[in-house]
Amino acid sequence: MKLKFTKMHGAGNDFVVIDGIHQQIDFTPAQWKRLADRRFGVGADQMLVVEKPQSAGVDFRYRIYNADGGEVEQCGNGSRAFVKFVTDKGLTNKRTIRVETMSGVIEPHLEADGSITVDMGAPVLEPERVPFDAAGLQGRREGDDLLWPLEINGKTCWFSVVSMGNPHAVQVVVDAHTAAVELDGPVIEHHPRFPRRVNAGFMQIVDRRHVRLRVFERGAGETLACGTGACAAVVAGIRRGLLDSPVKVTTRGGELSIAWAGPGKPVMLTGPAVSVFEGEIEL
Ligand SMILES: N[C@@H](CCC[C@H](N)C(=O)O)C(=O)O
Repeated sequence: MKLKFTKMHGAGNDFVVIDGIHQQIDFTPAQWKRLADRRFGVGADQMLVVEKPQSAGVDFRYRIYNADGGEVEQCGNGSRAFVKFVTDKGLTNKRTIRVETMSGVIEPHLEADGSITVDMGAPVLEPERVPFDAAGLQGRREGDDLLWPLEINGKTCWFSVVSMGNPHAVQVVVDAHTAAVELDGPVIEHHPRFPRRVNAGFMQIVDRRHVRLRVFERGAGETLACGTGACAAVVAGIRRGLLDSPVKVTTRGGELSIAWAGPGKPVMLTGPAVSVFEGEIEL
């Protein structure tokens, strides 16, 4: 079949965005993988599909597939691209949209300057719900957070574990530029303590309102930015007593702003969304 798509990005985290309301979308993991392939397909970190809502009180359903072909629960940068897509395509004229995802409803808002702020919901902090298997491990308290030691490539690294609907393991590093993201990222992603694998964040604290962040994403490798990764890192930094909300997050692809008022409160993610080109591909 011929598939129409829009290539988009949010701070360099790139997407193939698909209208699944007017096109029949039922691809195998191998087809998603091909679409994401930077040589044999369009190329993307994630594919995003816009669908009609399945429940009352929401405007759309939004499905997310990683470059490895697996469907996942949440994507922060993708939710901003989603809003730009449905607005540009005339699928809605609302400025605040309620969107159902695999892990619950999120509420993005289109700001007057074109940036988008997304209510990503409250972070999940209980290790077993991330999910993270802490059985038999001795955690170390820091502020309100409990850090967990894992052996990664022969060294002990201390992680905060946070779910933003999808799982994150965040560690503080001295310098994000020189952090061992390529070497340690895959080991953390596949660590047996994370039964659904994990997104691995490497956060450098610049000051109490500014961090540099690199994320080795589950199912996609290192991306230029990760929205849920930024939310998880800032939540971890605030809980550890290292950061104050709101926090500027500098990624390799651009800047995001994250605000969080504390446990039980939603994390607010603000950043850009850009359309790059439109196309059609035979799948
Ligand atoms: N790039 C995303 C996260 C996409 C999903 C992630 N790789 C996972 O598997 O959970 C973001 O901006 O949040």
